[in-house]
Amino acid sequence: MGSASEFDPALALSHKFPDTTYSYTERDAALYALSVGVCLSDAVDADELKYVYHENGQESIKVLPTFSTLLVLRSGASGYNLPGLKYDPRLLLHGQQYIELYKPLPSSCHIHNKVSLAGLHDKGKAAILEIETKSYEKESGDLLCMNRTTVFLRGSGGFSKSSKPFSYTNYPVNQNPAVKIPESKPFSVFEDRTQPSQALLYRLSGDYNPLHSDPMVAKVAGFSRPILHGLCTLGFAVRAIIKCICRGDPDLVKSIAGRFLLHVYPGETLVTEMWLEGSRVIFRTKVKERKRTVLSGYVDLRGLTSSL
Ligand SMILES: CCCCCCCCCCCCC/C=C/C(=O)SCCNC(=O)CCNC(=O)[C@H](O)C(C)(C)COP(=O)(O)OP(=O)(O)OC[C@H]1O[C@@H](n2cnc3c(N)ncnc32)[C@H](O)[C@@H]1OP(=O)(O)O
Repeated sequence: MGSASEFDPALALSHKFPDTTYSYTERDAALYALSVGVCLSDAVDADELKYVYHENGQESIKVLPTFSTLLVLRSGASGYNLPGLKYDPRLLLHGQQYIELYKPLPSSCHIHNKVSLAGLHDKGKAAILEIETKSYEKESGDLLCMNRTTVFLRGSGGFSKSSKPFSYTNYPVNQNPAVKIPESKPFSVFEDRTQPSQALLYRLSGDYNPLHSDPMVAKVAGFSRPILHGLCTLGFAVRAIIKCICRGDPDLVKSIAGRFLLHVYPGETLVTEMWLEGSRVIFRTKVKERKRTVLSGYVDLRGLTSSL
């Protein structure tokens, strides 16, 4: 477990991350789509078949905006061993995800990633680390998307050298995924039952953390059984928003912010409530069986017409 003597924030902040690469094909995009519930309850769903099949002779499949979260996975190879930060990887939880999308994701692509440390905070009982990845299409050099991944390192706080807790951020406060949920009735509500094997399917997209598959690892981390990847829950929630508010058009999604509030067990039912505030959709996802909120955040949309 991390302790004050094992944390050197100055060393961590001065670290230069190496660039990384990632390549994917249509098969990867389709597998991902299935793993976040596409066509789960209706194999010919008119809004969703396009993510897994060349419907009506379409040239390529459409790619869900949350697929962008996979592009950063290779960044972890060096990120998990950041100089100046020693922590117990078994206690790591995904805390938040912030995504900006600049272009629709192609159905296959070679990616070049630029990685940096965007935040580091001492929360006493935990350390919070924010890794930013900008993903460029190799061929054109175009910036496709930016992901900011927040990891919550339980048991690794208390490293501040002064009485004021250490806190460093290099991005605007308005990109914080923590949101206030309106008290009014939601504009739309969507329910999806995850499969007991959901995490086993999702991990095939590249996040092989045993917390999501190994009962012993899950117990050490404090859970009765393996839990669902936070990004899988986020994928379900954003899919619900695309279905209910974007009329099935994934290209309307401009940015996504989510805070993981509680773990989800595969097999549980996710109920996503949505509120429209201008071009922003505020959302909250609850687990129906336990009546607990597990995720909240917002999705900013481009070109939303007023006829909703
Ligand atoms: C070292 C290098 C790493 C690099 C990694 C880069 C590569 C990218 C790979 C990333 C993949 C990570 C692996 C994936 C793992 C998972 O998917 S885990 C499953 C999904 N996540 C969860 O299930 C977590 C659910 N959330 C919780 O269980 C809890 O919210 C919590 C995170 C344990 C925190 O709860 P609690 O301890 O009760 O916190 P509080 O007392 O309420 O708050 C303390 C302060 O922390 C702030 N905070 C709270 N929650 C979060 C959060 N989710 N994200 C960020 N910050 C959070 C909170 O605001 C408090 O701060 P102050 O207000 O300043 O006091």
